[in-house]
Amino acid sequence: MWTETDNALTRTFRFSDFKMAFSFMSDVAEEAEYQEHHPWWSNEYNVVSFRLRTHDAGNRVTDKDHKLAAAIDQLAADYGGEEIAGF
Ligand SMILES: C[C@H](O)[C@H](O)[C@H]1CNC2=NC(N)=NC(=O)C2=N1
Repeated sequence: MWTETDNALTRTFRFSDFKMAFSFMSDVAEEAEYQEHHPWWSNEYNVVSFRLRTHDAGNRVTDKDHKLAAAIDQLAADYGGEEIAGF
């Protein structure tokens, strides 16, 4: 599940390989544009980490972050992503 750490929702996923991770990221990018809400994220090979917070609300967690997190979870499942211990 997502954990709230330092005023952000955080979660890390591992995929089967880099291509799957990057395809997942491409779909997340499209969803972020659609929601007009964008993640801080990092990627190393098949691992993608997220930190979600709302800049317009003073860099704290809002419903917009929870909405994007739900979409990320669905996309991660679509790409066979598994949660791993992140930050
Ligand atoms: C105009 C544009 O939609 C806004 O600046 C959006 C862009 N993406 C965003 N992403 C995040 N994480 N927080 C915001 O407040 C935010 N604002």
